[in-house]
Amino acid sequence: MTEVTGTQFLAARNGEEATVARLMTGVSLMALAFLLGIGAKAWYADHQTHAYALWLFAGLVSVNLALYAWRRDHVLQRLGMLLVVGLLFAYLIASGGESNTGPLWFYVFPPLLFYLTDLKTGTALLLLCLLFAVIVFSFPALPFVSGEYSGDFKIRFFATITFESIFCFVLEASRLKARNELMALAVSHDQAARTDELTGLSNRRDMQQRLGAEYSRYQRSGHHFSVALVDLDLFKRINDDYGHDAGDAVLVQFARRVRSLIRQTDVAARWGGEEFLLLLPDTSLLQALTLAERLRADIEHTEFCFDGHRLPVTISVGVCSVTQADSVNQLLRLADINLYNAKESGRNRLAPRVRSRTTGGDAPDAPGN
Ligand SMILES: Nc1nc2c(ncn2[C@@H]2O[C@H](COP(=O)(O)OP(=O)(O)OP(=O)(O)O)[C@@H](O)[C@H]2O)c(=O)[nH]1
Repeated sequence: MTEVTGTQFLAARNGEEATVARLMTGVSLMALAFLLGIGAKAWYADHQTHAYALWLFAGLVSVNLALYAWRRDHVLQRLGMLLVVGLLFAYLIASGGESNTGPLWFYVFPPLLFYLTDLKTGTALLLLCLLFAVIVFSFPALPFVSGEYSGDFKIRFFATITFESIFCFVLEASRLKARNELMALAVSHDQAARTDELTGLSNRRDMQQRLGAEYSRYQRSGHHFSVALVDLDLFKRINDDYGHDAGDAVLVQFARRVRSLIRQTDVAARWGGEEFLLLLPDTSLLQALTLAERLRADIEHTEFCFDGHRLPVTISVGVCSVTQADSVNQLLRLADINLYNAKESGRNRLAPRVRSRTTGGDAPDAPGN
């Protein structure tokens, strides 16, 4: 289940990355249009240097767009965007842009910054940019500073940008919190839909999906697998003699024993009432029979108690390897036939019985057969 959860988180993350990448492409195209347009306006207004600077930034945005189209690297795209936008705003604040209105574009920065980075990095970068603005405003004589701002403008600029930054921070923090809660909820819902409530094992639906996936893997790469269909013997009697709660307790304890005996790559599912299905990847028929025998013997010797009563619990198992079947359905049908045979020959045993090459006898099988 942990594996499933991890995969789901990864899928959701990838989906989110793709959305951000699409948005970034849109924003870049818009920025490109603005830079080219405002650059042209500056050119006609006889601000050639400013026009060249804006077209240079338009060039950088285009390079970033082209790089993303070529490499499809989300991280590189974000870094490129942040670098270009950061430099552009630094230029606009230092030069004042046209008529000293350059710093007004800075209001675009906080939401973009928080959206593209995490809260900590966003705050750090924002503070760095504000520090740059403080330096520009405080030392207008510096060689790279040509913007001229009044005292009133500086105070209002800092007051409004501080308010905007705080709002952006709070909004982004709550967006992230809501998004994480939603993701956790979606994962837990999905997990619940794949889990048997009583035993905590996979349910039939989940097992069917896993069987399909394992069968495709077998067809693709020849990795064989086996299944073991396990049925608790005379379970009705336990319910009738000790009550339904006792039956439930047996199912829960049985599931715990199964979990402790199988490999981590194996999957155990509650297939129906008192029937369980084990999916055993990379396991031959003989290996599956060995595991089934270990489980059978373990259950026979485990004390199942309820309300002070010792409950008689044994299992019968039908085993089948994928190499014997042409489809998942046939595999399950054969396992079911084997389970039926195990029941018919007296319960508390496995089927099929296989001949041991060394002894010439049947192995593995239940004792006393
Ligand atoms: N307590 C409990 N009983 C269940 C649950 N699901 C199915 N059962 C019971 O399991 C019993 C299965 O009985 P049968 O199908 O007759 O099989 P059996 O008594 O195990 O006999 P064999 O399979 O032939 O060994 C029925 O009485 C069901 O009511 C469950 O979730 N909890």
